[in-house]
Amino acid sequence: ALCKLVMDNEVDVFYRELPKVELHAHLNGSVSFQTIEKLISRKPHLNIEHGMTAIGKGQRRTLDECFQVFKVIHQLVDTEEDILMVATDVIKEFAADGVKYLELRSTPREEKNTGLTKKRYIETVMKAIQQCRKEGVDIDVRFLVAIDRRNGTEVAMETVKLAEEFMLSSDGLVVGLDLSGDPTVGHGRDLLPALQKAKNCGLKLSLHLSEVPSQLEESDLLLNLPPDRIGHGTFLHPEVGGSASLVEKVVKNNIPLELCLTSNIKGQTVPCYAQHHFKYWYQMGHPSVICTDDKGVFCTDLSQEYQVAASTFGLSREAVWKLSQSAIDCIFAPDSLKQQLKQKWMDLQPQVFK
Ligand SMILES: CNc1ncnc2c1ncn2[C@@H]1O[C@H](COP(=O)(O)O)[C@@H](O)[C@H]1O
Ligand SMILES: [Zn+2]
Repeated sequence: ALCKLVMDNEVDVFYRELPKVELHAHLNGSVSFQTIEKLISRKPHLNIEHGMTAIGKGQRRTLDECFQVFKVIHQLVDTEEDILMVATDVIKEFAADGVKYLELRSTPREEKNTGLTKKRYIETVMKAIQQCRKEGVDIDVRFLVAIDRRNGTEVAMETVKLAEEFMLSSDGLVVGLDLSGDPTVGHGRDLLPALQKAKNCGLKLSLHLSEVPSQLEESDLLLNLPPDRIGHGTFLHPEVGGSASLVEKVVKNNIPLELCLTSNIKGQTVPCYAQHHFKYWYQMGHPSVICTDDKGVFCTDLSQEYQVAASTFGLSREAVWKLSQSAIDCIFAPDSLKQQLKQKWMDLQPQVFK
């Protein structure tokens, strides 16, 4: 019981009704079972089964195996129609889970076979966001263009240019840049010029940092930018092989952490919920935001992640409320939207605590 790997599926209505902010969600990792079924029926010749696209209850994989899963999903999502459907479904699912503000991130892909270009990729996600808005789906969505570190310096620079173009033309929908991909591939040093350029042109930066051990040098370099938010940061603190100076940089610059509990358990970078680094940062009073990472692949949702954090670390409902409310301060959208969201939280409070 002290070292839980599996959490109850039953999510209390309090966590469902709790208004939430999701800041760390990879589009293709967030595709639900239902949407995967639709994709599989569109492409039966690929012979993909659902077991290949998700990591079920109680299952764990190496991080490397997780990245194989993304390759399978990418095969299923390779046309504009697929992206439109996937993005629309994912946005509506987050809304149905009580997420009021969502920052989606995705790596623009070019697919020679279907004629998909990186530009059309992003345009299609924008279209999904606009369509959901038109339909009155109760959620504000913004987008981060992702760099897959695997692809190196040149692609990173191209991606920044693309992100900048969209930041200027997307009516505020593209707000930033994400650095993700297999953390064991490539080195952050080669991506610094691209990231610096992104920062200079006003894109907000969310970087996957110290997701695996022994990346002190890379984390130190990237923290000097500094980024606007950190994804995971699992191995930053000294107790797990990080260092006091890394922690100091994070604290000094007040850089919020995006923490994804189930993702880290299922990807085996954290041994069990009770040992998740949420505890370290939350106890310190450092801005810590609960996120899902890949709700489809890891078979979770944001309500479940809040409940897991609360039950593991003994958080009261008031503390959980404060946790979701504090996430508003960490969003990349402008202050005017922050104020609107804070108002929304106040309006919803009596209903959630009824
Ligand atoms: C589990 N921890 C993780 N660590 C690092 N990068 C991850 C990730 N989970 C997902 N991604 C990144 O997101 C891509 C899939 O979504 P998109 O095709 O971009 O929408 C993956 O290929 C990887 O680059
Ligand atoms: Zn991630």
